[in-house]
Amino acid sequence: MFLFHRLNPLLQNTERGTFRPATLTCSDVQSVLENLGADGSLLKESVLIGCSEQNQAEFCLDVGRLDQAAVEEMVTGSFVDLRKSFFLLSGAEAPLVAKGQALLRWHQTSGFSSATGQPTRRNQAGSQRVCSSSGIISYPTMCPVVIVLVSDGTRCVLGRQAAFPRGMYSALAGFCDMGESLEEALCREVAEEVGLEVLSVSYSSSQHWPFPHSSFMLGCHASVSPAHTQLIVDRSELEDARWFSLQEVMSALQVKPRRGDPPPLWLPPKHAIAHRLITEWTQLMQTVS
Ligand SMILES: NC(=O)C1=CN([C@@H]2O[C@H](COP(=O)(O)OP(=O)(O)OC[C@H]3O[C@@H](n4cnc5c(N)ncnc54)[C@H](O)[C@@H]3O)[C@@H](O)[C@H]2O)C=CC1
Ligand SMILES: [Mg+2]
Repeated sequence: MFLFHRLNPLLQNTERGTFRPATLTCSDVQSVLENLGADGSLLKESVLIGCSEQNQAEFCLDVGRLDQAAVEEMVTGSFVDLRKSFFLLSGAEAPLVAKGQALLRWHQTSGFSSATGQPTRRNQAGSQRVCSSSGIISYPTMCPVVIVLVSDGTRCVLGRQAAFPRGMYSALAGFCDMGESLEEALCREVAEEVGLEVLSVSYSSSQHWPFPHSSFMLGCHASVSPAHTQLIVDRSELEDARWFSLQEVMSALQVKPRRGDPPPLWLPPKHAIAHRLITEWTQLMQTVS
């Protein structure tokens, strides 16, 4: 079972100095609850998130009602902000932690039906909620977001929002509006955010992303004409956007996150689809050069 405290996952140090999410057995969690004088029924709030390769059911539980420091001491770990966790987790568990947090958040904010205003009840697995008066079933939702790496054939566009960690740039992204196709949303976002006209689009891959409230990220590559590359950056959305050369991007991919002064350019963590798009682009550029 993965534990969260107010939606922050519990991480533990490994012997190799890396981090992994703490995975506790059901009886481990039960003894934490007993030791802290908590009601054992809290366990019923756990949500099914998957099945391990050893065919073990995997759950997550938010223990936000317990004292954070007391739980951390008992299980020898720390509850870490999810964005920060993504820079610390190296293993394959990051998507599972993201899924767990997204489902827990959904339950925490879906206690009442938006149609009737009446309380909702969850099913046993935690995959849906039912309105107590109308019987209407609601399911967790994701917002479609297009994310795109724009290239002019030799360089790519990366942008940064003011809220990003210092020095970090990423691919352009934006929410799909109601009624839009993926391609329409992509062309609109690129035009709005950096003033470029997209000539062609190719789909790469997708991922669930827990921010800001569960996005379904649709990752694409796009090309623009090398004759029309002037950027007009929408400063209300982006603090900065620039063209970067293959060499600059390749060097940034080698940068390891560390404390102290950030390097001039660093990129989203490996688990982020932006990282995948950027890596794919460097591979493509190396094969054509
Ligand atoms: N996994 C990854 O590699 C990356 C993921 N992202 C995610 O993509 C998301 C979208 O990118 P942005 O540039 O912020 O989008 P954006 O360019 O559409 O701008 C955000 C604004 O769109 C509006 N908006 C429209 N529909 C919305 C909705 N359903 N939910 C929230 N706001 C909505 C709000 O006014 C919001 O301030 C981000 O929240 C971020 O978490 C962004 C970059 C990399
Ligand atoms: Mg955007």
